[in-house]
Amino acid sequence: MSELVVSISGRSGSFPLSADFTASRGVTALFGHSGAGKTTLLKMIAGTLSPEKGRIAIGDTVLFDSESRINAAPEKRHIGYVFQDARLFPHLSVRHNLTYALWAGRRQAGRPFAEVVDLLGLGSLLERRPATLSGGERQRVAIGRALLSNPALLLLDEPLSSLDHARRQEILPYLERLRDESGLPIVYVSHEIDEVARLADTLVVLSEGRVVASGPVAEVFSRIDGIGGAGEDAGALIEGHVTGWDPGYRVAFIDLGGEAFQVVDEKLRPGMHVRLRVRARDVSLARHAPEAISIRNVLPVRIVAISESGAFAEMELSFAAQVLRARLTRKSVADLGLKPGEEVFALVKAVSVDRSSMRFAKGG
Ligand SMILES: Nc1ncnc2c1ncn2[C@@H]1O[C@H](COP(=O)(O)OP(=O)(O)OP(=O)(O)O)[C@@H](O)[C@H]1O
Repeated sequence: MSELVVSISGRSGSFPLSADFTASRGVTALFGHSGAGKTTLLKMIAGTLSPEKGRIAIGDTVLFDSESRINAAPEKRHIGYVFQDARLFPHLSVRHNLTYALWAGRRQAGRPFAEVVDLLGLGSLLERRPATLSGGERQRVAIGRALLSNPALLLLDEPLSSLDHARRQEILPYLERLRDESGLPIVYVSHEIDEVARLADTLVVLSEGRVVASGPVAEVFSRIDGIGGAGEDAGALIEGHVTGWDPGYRVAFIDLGGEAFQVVDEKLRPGMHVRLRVRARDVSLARHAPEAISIRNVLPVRIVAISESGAFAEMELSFAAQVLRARLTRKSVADLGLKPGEEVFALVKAVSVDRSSMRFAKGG
């Protein structure tokens, strides 16, 4: 499997952009506020906008290299691009939208048609016209069309941004299958923290045209306070294995590398690997392990850092080689006399864990 390696600088009009990162198999999320330069970066990778300097390669194939004056045309780059809106041909059926590039003779056959139809659940939609599809179904067709072009890389530019919450939840499992089964590097632009937490393996955070952080998603999440200033939404990703499930109470038991954790969920089963997003505002701290308390999760943690601003104190906590964040009032920190280096207990309600951003994979 080939990696995408990007090391470029350039501009879009007067907007300067520079980026260095590597995207391997799985999803690399490009995350950043509106205007951070995400689309500009995708255009440079796709070849519709040229950087001034640097290099872009997928495995051994060089797409752009300013030194050796290589700048492959977009159609020669073997990149599948999916936009915010599906951009399907309205007068063609789903089947013909999917195969258009093939029978127009523009692309070579790649992945078997039936395999793509199955992966994205398009079987019952093949004879329909785009106007009769939901937004989520249209995006699945657009992704299918991109996959059938036999790409070496998929670029998805906020593919869910035009969809409401329910439609997003409907399409996310297909994107997870795409990630796990296509074997392709996928660059996924989003400014939705939940999508990033659920889908991404690698996270690249852009701000004002520059990469301000990149790396494994849990690590970057925990390093950057509320990534890109998500404020109220600040949190951390924690990972573990499901060890049990209580069907009576619908509670899953998770081993976070030695610490037990419980969440409420219908889909988690023993053996699954999970990643959970815990919001800083849902974590409380106690000096002593509480007794007779309804909160299911009490984790022994060490205070790594405290940063105070206004009425609030953002706490960085570590346990079992993982990071958790807590947002307390400054007054609580003062009353409890909390200091970096101290061992305390973090309290997390099982019902507060953000289920929409939960990611799980069998085994592993
Ligand atoms: N041709 C241009 N001339 C001047 N400014 C430009 C040009 N193209 C893009 N920009 C500016 O570059 C910045 C980055 O734009 P870009 O579309 O890459 O952002 P983005 O992170 O994708 O944002 P969004 O999430 O809103 O789509 C914006 O401020 C935009 O106005």
